[in-house]
Amino acid sequence: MVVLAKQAAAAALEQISLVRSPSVEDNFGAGLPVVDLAADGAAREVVRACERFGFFKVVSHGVGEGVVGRLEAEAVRFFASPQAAKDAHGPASPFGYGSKRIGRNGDMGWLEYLLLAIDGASLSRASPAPSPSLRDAANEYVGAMRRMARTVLEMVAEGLGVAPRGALADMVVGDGAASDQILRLNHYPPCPPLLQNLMPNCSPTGFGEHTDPQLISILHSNSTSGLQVALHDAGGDHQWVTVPPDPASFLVIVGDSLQVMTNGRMRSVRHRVVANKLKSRVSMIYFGGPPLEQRIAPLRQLLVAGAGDGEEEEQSRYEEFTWGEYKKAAYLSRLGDNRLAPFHRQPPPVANPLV
Ligand SMILES: C=C1C[C@]23C[C@@]1(O)CC[C@H]2[C@@]12CC[C@H](O)[C@@](C)(C(=O)O1)[C@H]2[C@@H]3C(=O)O
Ligand SMILES: O=C(O)CCC(=O)C(=O)O
Ligand SMILES: [Fe+2]
Repeated sequence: MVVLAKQAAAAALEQISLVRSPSVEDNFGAGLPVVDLAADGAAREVVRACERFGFFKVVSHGVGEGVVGRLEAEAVRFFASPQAAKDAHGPASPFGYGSKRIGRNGDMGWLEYLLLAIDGASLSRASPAPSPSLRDAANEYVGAMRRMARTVLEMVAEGLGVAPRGALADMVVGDGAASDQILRLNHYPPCPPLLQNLMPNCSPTGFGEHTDPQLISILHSNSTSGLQVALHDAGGDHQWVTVPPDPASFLVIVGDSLQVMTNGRMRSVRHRVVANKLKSRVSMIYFGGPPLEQRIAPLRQLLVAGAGDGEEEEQSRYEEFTWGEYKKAAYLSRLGDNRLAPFHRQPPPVANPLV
């Protein structure tokens, strides 16, 4: 048993890159940005949170427990099935079942996952679900995520004073929009204590630090902690802060494309997952991207609004590109790369001030 554990630890050490424990790591406590989607003034709060933090927790979201519970149970059942059965749905390229390997450029994590493409309002035939029951649960869940994505993106437009209200939402969940949506189911097994004993001050990387390339991501997790976000202080230094898990809520994360479309007002937040010592973490993430031919550039009304009386309109901080071009570049990059850097025209302002 001990020998097996040692072998497992050695094998894992070989494969998993390490994240150093941050010098200061704290919980948000009361400072976590939370938006009650049903409250008056929610649009203003959404914009505030996206500008200050690049993410927020959503409560009063209207998604039934059953919708979440059914997909989570299917995910747990799939990840608990024999390795050969899971491997039959892999390797992820990029869709399908993947284990430890993230993307195709050498990134590794302490996780297994199922990446499923979405076509319109349901899973795409291009990435078949492992079972009809998982497919049905995923389709129901995708419907709920699309409704939430619409609500949030409409609030972003409203809160920024952009018309029409659906300017951003229609790119991702518009009727007939050939948008680029993904559903990701992640399973982070507990990180064996032996492994952690061997590496004081280190914790295995569940999912390495990165920003999400799309407009928004909507994340749900079970009650196992692990997600951390990078918050910056005025000097530009960052601190990793743990986001307490809450299975009754969702987290909305600003992606690179929304950062560009708001000309840097909203910031895609860097985040990562540290594997838990004792418990499995299961997360389900909906990624809302636009059609491949969508031009990713600041919304015109924001540039005009950014100019003072008699001044020229605000300049875009980014070179122009389409989502298809960005996505192609993203898939050639390493997970932790700053994928927007090659498109910057001038340095962005400091983001994500500490709470
Ligand atoms: C290393 C990579 C994995 C990723 C594609 C990439 O080359 C860089 C971006 C990664 C990411 C992060 C957010 C999502 O989890 C994801 C599906 C995406 O769209 O971009 C992953 C990609 C992936 O796992 O294939
Ligand atoms: O599993 C999580 O909690 C986050 C995963 C993530 O950031 C991603 O899949 O892009
Ligand atoms: Fe992410």
